[in-house]
Amino acid sequence: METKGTRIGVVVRVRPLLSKELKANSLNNRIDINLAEKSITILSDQKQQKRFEFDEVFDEKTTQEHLYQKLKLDNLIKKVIEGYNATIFAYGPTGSGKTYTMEGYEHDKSMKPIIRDDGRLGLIPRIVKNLFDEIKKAPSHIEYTVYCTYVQIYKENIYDLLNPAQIKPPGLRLRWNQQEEFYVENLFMHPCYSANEVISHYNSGLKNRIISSHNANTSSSRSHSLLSLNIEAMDSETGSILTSKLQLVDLAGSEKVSQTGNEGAALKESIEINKALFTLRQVISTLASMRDGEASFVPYRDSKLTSLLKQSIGGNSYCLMIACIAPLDSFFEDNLSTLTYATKALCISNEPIRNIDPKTRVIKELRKEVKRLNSELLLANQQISMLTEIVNLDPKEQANKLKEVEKLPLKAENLVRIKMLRSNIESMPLSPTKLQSQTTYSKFSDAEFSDFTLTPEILSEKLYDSVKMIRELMNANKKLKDMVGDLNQQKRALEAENIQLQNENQDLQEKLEMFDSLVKKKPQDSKMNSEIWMLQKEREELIKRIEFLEKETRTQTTLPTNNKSEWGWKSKRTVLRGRKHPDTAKPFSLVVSDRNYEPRNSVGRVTPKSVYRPLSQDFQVDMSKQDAINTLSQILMKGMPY
Ligand SMILES: Nc1ncnc2c1ncn2[C@@H]1O[C@H](COP(=O)(O)OP(=O)(O)OP(=O)(O)O)[C@@H](O)[C@H]1O
Repeated sequence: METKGTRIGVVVRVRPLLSKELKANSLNNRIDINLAEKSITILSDQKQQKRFEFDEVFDEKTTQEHLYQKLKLDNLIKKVIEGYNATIFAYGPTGSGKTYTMEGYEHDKSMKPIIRDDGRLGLIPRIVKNLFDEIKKAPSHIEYTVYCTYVQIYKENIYDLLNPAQIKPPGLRLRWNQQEEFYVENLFMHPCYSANEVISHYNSGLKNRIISSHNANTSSSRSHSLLSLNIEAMDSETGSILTSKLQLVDLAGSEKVSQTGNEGAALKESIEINKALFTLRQVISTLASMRDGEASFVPYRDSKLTSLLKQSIGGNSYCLMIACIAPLDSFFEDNLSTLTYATKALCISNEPIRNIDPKTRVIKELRKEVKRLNSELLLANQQISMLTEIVNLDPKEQANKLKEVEKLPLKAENLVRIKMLRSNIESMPLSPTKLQSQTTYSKFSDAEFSDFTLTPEILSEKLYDSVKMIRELMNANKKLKDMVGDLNQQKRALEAENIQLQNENQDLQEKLEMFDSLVKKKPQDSKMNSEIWMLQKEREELIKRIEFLEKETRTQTTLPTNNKSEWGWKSKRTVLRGRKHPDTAKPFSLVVSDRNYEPRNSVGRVTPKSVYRPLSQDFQVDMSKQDAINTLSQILMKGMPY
């Protein structure tokens, strides 16, 4: 489908009756599709008709291949490669065919997708394949990388389907960037260089999607899923970088409790799904009712889903909405609501913009300016050389030559001057022999004639005029050259800065990759990591211990000597006492004193923060004074012996 201008494209697909519905003879008389008119008419209980028109309507016979071709998604892919963002999202009630349309895989009894490359393949695998086919056609100096991310929003939490560590609560955080866009923090972005790589990430992510069974759908998506293909195109010739994003969104379906039969946890799930879709509908309604240029509050922030779709709906992307409906009469209300909001979406305008890196844009503009000035310069040179030639010609040839100059794309003021010069030359009298044969000559009075006589004065005046003009042109030429020089200089500076930034980026990228690989290695090397950790701990303790020892060595020098008078000890025997801290079992104090434990006679009191072994109880050891000092030194050096 051609995206018309900037309006959101809206198509409707009606799925066929499923075999179980056929078996149950489910009623399906309320939908009338007119493919030629691209319209759908639905009939209410009271036999009231409501007709809707869309960009395209697809009936139950539409195959996946036909849908892809008819939507002309190759054109959209080309836009993405040119640097525009685009979003395709499937919307509709539960069981209406959204996942079938976007993904197309069958599911086994355990709800896991059965991945087969057959006619059932949905839009996502087809788009991925064609995107890479298109990339292959690009010139060899443009290198493309497609970064793939895949998230699901389940009960207002965002999970990274491509990161097994992030598929459980609390999920990832939503952030706001400088381009006024929401983005998911810490999301795994997988660089891919082929369609198979993207598909294999997508398939592995699909297995993490939350799917369950209820009355309306045996494999119902319980989350909104967003597959993003972030395309980066690096031009090695110009150094420019172009980025764009293609978002492929499969929404969870709106659910009527009466239809799903959900209870308990499943009912809560339904309520959460409906809440996010309610916000989406509000966003659509607000945008649809806004007049051109009118500002209005759009409640994007009210749900994670609408936050992430901000640029897609009413923003800077191309956008295609595929509204899915089921043919059953029992879906009447849901179908009516889906068609109503799809119609509203038809009124929403987007403003797709090309995402050129700002530096690239400046370089491009400068290049354009240089090109323009160069062509002006070329023209000016041409004019100058023609005018220089003219000076030596006779008047008739001068006039002819000036006619040629007039045909050049001249500036208005120069054209006027050249025309004046030519008319002056043309109105000059011809040489005497020719003049006599001119009848017009007699029209001039003597006075007039004297004005046009080709006197040396007149000639020199005309020559002076021409030379003056040539000078002016040469001056203008010089100015142009200077400007070209300046612009070239600016361009070179910007290019150099660009290269430097790219190098820095590369460095950072390499560091990040190194870090990533270390992080990835962690599980295998956990033994090694824990050893490293232990060694680091040991090292820290050693440092602490050294510090302590240094400090304590200083204290030691103040330890009393074996000098009785200084100590005032009555006995030669001493006691080493250790007091345990009442709460922490760390030694509280170590004292060497006389037997009577007179604090004033203590050798020294140590309150060791870093005495290493815990003390299970107070202790007291009798020993000689020398032994006590030695033991205390031992404790300070090696730790507690008790
Ligand atoms: N065009 C189709 N042709 C054949 N079968 C279809 C088509 N569309 C849907 N189906 C089948 O209908 C059932 C419901 O479709 P699907 O799971 O895609 O619905 P859904 O809208 O994604 O539902 P939910 O919102 O609950 O996830 C599936 O069994 C699917 O295979």
